[in-house]
Amino acid sequence: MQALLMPVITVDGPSGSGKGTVCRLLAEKLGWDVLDSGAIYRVLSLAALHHQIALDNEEALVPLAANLDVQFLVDSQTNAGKVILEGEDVSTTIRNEEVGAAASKVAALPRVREALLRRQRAFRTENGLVADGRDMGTVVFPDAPLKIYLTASAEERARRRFVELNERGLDVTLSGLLEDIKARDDRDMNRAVAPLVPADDAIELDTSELNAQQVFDKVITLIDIAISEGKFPKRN
Ligand SMILES: Nc1ncnc2c1ncn2[C@@H]1O[C@H](COP(=O)(O)OP(=O)(O)O)[C@@H](O)[C@H]1O
Ligand SMILES: Nc1ccn([C@H]2C[C@H](O)[C@@H](COP(=O)(O)OP(=O)(O)O)O2)c(=O)n1
Repeated sequence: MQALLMPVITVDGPSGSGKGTVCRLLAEKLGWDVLDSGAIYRVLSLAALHHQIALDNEEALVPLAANLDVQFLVDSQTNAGKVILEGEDVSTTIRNEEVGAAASKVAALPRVREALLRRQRAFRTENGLVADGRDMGTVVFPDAPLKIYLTASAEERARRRFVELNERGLDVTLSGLLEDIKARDDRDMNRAVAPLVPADDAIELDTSELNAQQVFDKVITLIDIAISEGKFPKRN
């Protein structure tokens, strides 16, 4: 019954597979909330940097994670998401590739993940939730009635990041980004706790040859199938 009251769609996958994009589009279409779990790990790694805590110092990172002073706001005029760490707007900074790499390091520590679990689960309300991450379907919301696992070739994912970061005026190279992506895949997929793997009941979608709209359309079809199977309340 709980799943019907508070439906969750989980979207997991590696960096650049298009999770954030499809989650935003879905949340907009369904009027649901979004959990960007990667942003929490990104913010934690930034807080570690600010407090001069090493990224492998689990002892010091656990209380930092448990007490993380972060707010996820939505600008009522532009509808854009805003991330505030200890009073400072870090929305842009957390999207840098170095912060992504640092996030992947703190995310490998089991007790840090444990300390962030409750915070992530609290995003689930009667409003409905689209949850974006690496372990949304396997660990955080194992009872979600619909689980999507997005993939794309490392080359395509690096190309997407290259376009994105170039547009932001950042000085990056395609080969450097490909290396970063492969290192991050390796760390995220091979860690001991909550590694990046599809949940047994996840539906895998290779987005290499699809644009964002096509990915969105495919997921909407999956939602409609789930609705027809009685896993979700009817959408408007
Ligand atoms: N299907 C797609 N085809 C091409 N580019 C995409 C697609 N989905 C997302 N993008 C773009 O690729 C980049 C990475 O997408 P994003 O949604 O941030 O991925 P993730 O959250 O999985 O890291 C963004 O610049 C986004 O606009
Ligand atoms: N649920 C999650 C989300 C992110 N992480 C870690 C692993 C990822 O490399 C980093 C950054 O995640 P994020 O989703 O923001 O990264 P991408 O946008 O996919 O590049 O955080 C995680 O371990 N578990």
